[in-house]
Amino acid sequence: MRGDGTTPPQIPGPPAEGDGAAAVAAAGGLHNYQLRLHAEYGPVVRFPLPGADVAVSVADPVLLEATAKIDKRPERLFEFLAPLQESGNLQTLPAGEHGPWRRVLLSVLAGRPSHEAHFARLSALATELAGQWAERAAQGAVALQKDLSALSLRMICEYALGSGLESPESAGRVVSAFEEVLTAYLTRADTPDAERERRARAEEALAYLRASVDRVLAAHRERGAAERADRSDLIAALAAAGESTARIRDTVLMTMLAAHHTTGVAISWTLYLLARHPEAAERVTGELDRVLGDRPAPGYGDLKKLTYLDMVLRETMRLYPPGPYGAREATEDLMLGEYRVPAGTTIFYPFWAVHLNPDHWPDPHVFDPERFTPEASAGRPRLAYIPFGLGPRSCEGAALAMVEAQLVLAVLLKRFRFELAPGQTVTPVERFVLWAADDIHMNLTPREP
Ligand code: HEM
Repeated sequence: MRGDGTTPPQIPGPPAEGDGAAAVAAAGGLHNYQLRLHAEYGPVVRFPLPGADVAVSVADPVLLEATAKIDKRPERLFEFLAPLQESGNLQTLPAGEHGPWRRVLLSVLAGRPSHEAHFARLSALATELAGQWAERAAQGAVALQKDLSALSLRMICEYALGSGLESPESAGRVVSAFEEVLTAYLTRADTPDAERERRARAEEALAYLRASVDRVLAAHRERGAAERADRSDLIAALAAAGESTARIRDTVLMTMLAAHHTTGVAISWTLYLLARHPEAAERVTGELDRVLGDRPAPGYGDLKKLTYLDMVLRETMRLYPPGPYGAREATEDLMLGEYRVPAGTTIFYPFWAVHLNPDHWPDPHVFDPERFTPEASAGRPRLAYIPFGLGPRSCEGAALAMVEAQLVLAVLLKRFRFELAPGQTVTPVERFVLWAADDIHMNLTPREP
């Protein structure tokens, strides 16, 4: 009941038909479905979400504030990740366990000293890819998502396991084992025999990954307390905080999973939008030439001077958020404007639809990096732009992702001019992250002799 004695109105939404999968498919995917629902029913919509019975979607950044402290994700929606973890599903850990774990991750992943400590190695990896592309460019187009996701995986592997791996070859083996695990866990084989083989391969690769983390951890323990306190080292920080060996193994795997396709597609979509907006591309390269001069790669301190590149990256993640959705479970009754949402309700976060809300983003489908000048940003509600989610379950890797993406973009755009290979159709699809269905193929020409 409201204070004035009237009952809060029912949250509007479509009639429930089945588990909602057919309606999503008919709309051409969850994002289109969300856009349609919010256009028809307003900023708060009740709808049948496959895997969650009924969920409430919130596309208004001011109303989202009422949910921003929730520290719980709905278990059913994330249980597909459980088989990858030994110490409990990290995506749905109870708040009391999640809080201390998050603080350790942030102390390493969000810390400037840690970014600086790893920067030279990350830069070397980006430069290595640029070198490979320079050799390959003459033979035809390069596939951005494939190569940039692989680069992001190498980078996070370096960050999480880094100096602990004996050799670059073992880093390569960790990367390929991880890819094996992912392919095997997130796809299904056609026949029972192929399915058994797929499972066996996945388990072998997973065992190899876990053993690699164990080796790195054992080496840390041998080296003693001084190094264990190193604030730039994820495994050392987790061990120093008293996390169990199984939890450390799970964290490394989960970090690799959360970090690589997301960062890879963020960079790919940015290059795609720049290829479609040559005037913005020219402004970026002008800025790079001014800040870097003849140097092929930025130093860590240069990144904050690349302000236009930063605006372009942010605008890209508004139009193509790599992680387009999130979810929470209400832990107590809450009010979303005039609607009452009971405890236990699944709250769906349509990050992508929030980024296209015309009340806060005029001409929302137009690419315009100027939206991210300090003046333009100042007038906008805090949660109008949420590519890394919100609240106590938001992305712990956000700061690192920005550093990696800016670094890679700077190295590639300083070196090459990018042109979309003719004859392709670039179609966004929601598959765990926001992909281009058939990758994005680009012809490269060197900018400098
Ligand atoms: C452009 C790149 C990235 C994007 C767009 C992105 C986006 C996201 C989003 C939307 C979430 C869910 C947030 C929520 O539910 O509110 C998330 C979670 C997470 N991300 Fe990222 N991410 C990126 C890169 C990274 C990197 C580089 C790392 C690690 C080094 C990382 C680690 C994580 C972790 C551990 C979580 C789970 C958070 C939790 O449950 O506490 N992400 N990310």
